[in-house]
Amino acid sequence: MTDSKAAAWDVVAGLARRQDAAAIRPLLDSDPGRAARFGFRAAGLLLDLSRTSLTEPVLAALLALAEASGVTRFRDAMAAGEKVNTTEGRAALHMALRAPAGGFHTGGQDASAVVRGTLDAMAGFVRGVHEGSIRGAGGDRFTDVVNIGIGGSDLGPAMVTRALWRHGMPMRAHYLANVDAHAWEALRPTLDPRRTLVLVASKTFTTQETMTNAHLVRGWLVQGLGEAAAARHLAALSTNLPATAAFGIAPERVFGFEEWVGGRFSLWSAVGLSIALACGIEAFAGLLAGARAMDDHFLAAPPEANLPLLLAATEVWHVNFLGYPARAVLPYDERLSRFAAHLQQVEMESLGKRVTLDGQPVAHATGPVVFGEPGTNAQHSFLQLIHQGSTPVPVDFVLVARPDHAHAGSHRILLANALAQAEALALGRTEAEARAEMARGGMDQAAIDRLAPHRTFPGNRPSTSILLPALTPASLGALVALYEHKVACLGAFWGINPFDQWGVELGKQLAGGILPALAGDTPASDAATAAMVAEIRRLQAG
Ligand SMILES: O=P(O)(O)OC[C@H]1O[C@](O)(CO)[C@@H](O)[C@@H]1O
Repeated sequence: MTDSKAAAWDVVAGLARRQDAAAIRPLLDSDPGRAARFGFRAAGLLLDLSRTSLTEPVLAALLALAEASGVTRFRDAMAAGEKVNTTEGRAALHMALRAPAGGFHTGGQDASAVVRGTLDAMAGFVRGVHEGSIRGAGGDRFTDVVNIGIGGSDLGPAMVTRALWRHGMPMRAHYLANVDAHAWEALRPTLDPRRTLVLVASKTFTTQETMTNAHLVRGWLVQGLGEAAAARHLAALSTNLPATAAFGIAPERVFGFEEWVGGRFSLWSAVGLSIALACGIEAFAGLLAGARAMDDHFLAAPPEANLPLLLAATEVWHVNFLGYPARAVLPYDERLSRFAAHLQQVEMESLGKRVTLDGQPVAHATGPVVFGEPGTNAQHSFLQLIHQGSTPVPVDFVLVARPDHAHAGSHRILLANALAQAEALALGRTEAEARAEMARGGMDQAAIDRLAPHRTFPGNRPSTSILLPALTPASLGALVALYEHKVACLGAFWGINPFDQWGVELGKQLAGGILPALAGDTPASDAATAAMVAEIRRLQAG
């Protein structure tokens, strides 16, 4: 840590040591203007930080820490196409995927021009499929698209399609990720090979799960339609052109992207083809436009009004200075039911790091555990712990003002619950309030004494709320880009590389060695693994 960063860190730490550092209720009780001052807007989104313990001095100290950590410098280096992913020697130019022509350059290449070429090819393909000039081998129109991919080649597109698809849209999309063939066996009977288009989505085109599923599904196409016909039902989304050719996918059916697109940031690239096929190319364009609006804001807004930076600063406050090791993401919108799953990869694969850019152990906590479910379902599962558990878990609420249905009463209940949860977390219920309520209900004193501790809510549990006017391609694009940029800011705050993912490698390598052991060809090298392999083989034999 540089001296200036250490000094800025100490200032925040000093504020965090104050006895009331984590208090939220007194801030809300004493300051009616707080919501207005801690509400920030960009790209049509409202970010409400008022239900945190941030105060103006704390926020100022966090922004000074951001400055000392080089957050905006890192942002600008990323936008300039510098190789900010230092361990892989790559740029991180996902912003180029949604940029206007000429917007981004890297290594002497006009990145946005490359992107435009792919987008045009995708649009032509999508139009052909929707209009029927591109059909199955037997002349049938395609009604279903299966995206075979995992991680970033699955989670982003699956989340977006789930959010934006409505009945009457051009195609049904299905996502096959898990190498567990139960997933394929559950999907297979719902599909007719004559009308099914299969996308193999893999940046590397070597991922074991994806390639295993791709061969399974290709076999199904061949069985149903014949060897020659299968190619008419296949397309690839990948950077690895030799491998897609070896798999038998014609070059005009390969939609590429560049190595500077990280897997978890790739839904805006050719990896988003299933979104465009299912929801329409206009929806995909709207998604990109929304993300671009957030990019423009991120690149231009001053730190004190910069939503991604403010969200990152809030996380630093919670993780590093108040010691909260997890965060829950609760979209109060069923259509966003895969949003937390997507964020888990975007955030935890990016920020789950224990060494700094120069390989030194970090001296503080980094990425928190991220988990979530849509509300109100979450209220009936894990929110108990968030209200009364021993450690506060900050919550991100995502609210949508206008639904796409006509059931105004249901939507009011949904929003009332979201707002109530945020209020309950922040304000809690004191023991005196709990006692008074029980007394009003006619409970006897002994019961009140016994139950009072259980019915007390500590409050002062932080949450942020993000309000979308409606769930549209543009608002969703802006929302996802907000979190992507938050992650980049946190990488800089913590001095770690948010764009690599070496932690996933070891397990992959070991699985390669265990495969022959499971087949009985070689012994497993680890004793615990060997014992489990022996037991599995005994059960399989019996
Ligand atoms: O698109 P690919 O190359 O198949 O990779 C899939 C996923 O695997 C990972 O490399 C991690 O295992 C992710 O980062 C990536 O999104």
